[in-house]
Amino acid sequence: MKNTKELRTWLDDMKLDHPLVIAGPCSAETEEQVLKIAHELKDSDVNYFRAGIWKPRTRPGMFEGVGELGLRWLKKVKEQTGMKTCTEVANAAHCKLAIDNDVDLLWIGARTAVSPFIMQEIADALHGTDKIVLVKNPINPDLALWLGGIERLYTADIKNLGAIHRGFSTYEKSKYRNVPEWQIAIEFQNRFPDLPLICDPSHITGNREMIFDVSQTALDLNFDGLMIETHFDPDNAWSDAAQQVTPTKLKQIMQDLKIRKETNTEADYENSLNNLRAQINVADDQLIDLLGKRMKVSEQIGALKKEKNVAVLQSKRWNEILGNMILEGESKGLSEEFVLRMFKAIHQESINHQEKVING
Ligand SMILES: O=C(O)C(=O)C[C@]1(C(=O)O)C=C[C@@H](O)C=C1
Repeated sequence: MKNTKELRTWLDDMKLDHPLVIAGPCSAETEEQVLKIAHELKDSDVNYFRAGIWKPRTRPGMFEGVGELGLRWLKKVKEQTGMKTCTEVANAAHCKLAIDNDVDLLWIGARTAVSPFIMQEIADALHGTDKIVLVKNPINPDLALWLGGIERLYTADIKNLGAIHRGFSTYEKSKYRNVPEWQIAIEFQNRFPDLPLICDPSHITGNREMIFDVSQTALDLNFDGLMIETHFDPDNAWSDAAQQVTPTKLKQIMQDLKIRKETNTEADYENSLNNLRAQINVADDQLIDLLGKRMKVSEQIGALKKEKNVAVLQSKRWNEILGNMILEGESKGLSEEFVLRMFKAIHQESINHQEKVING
């Protein structure tokens, strides 16, 4: 699969003057709940009404969705509000039912996107469809697997495609439910700049208080749209209560978000930008030069250690460096998270250089 301008035709054809918005409850619970939320979202920026009807849950015994019945409720949403509808599909049977019931957009969830067999089953079931199909990132940060899933659909002659970034699972605790790893989204856009990319801040944050900030970051990174879970009574939702917002809140978020242009061709802007980028280039060259010098010193330490038969890893010294650098970084406005990541990478590279010296 290659990047082509045609990949964004379905989105361009919508001629939106704002990012694509997909909103609605995490789960369809009752007909009344679905219709009430849909009516509250009707006169807003929402383009697609979402509701999960088959819910992949971590453990058995939890609410796993209302199933096929919910498709009738989505039909009513379309009849009564004119909004297009979408839901998650996770196997061939779901795909058939969703298509038969005229759901407009289907998405494939993170737990499904990890399995090439299921992705292929879905691609075969949807072969040639003109429905829009969006693929969430697999739960593990594996860009090739994510793109591979999309490619299976593309190869099955499904051309209205897109991706949803919903963050990645980690074992370590973090302020996010699923860590965004924005670098992967940036790499995604480098590889497929024209494949529409939507952000799902609800699953990234797991917490409605952080949804605005993550949405703004996504728009600052050129995402094409947002999928935000919305419920009139979020606290009493049957699934993912903490991450849903009310329709009123969603409208406020959409109003407050700053929608930035991809670029600006005014001479003033271009001059200032070129000047600042020249400064960045100088700083980047210095960084690389210094890192190269640091590794040369590290190699000398490696040679010393080889002579005296001393281990490469020196945890006490390393922890001292980390502690000092976090403090130094703080005084320069650098976050602890960034300093830690950067120095862990430097340490690993330094160890690799010493390993070569010692075992070479
Ligand atoms: O201080 C040392 O012993 C080193 O080998 C240097 C260095 C570093 O790169 O700063 C590398 C490996 C050790 O674990 C600790 C520190």
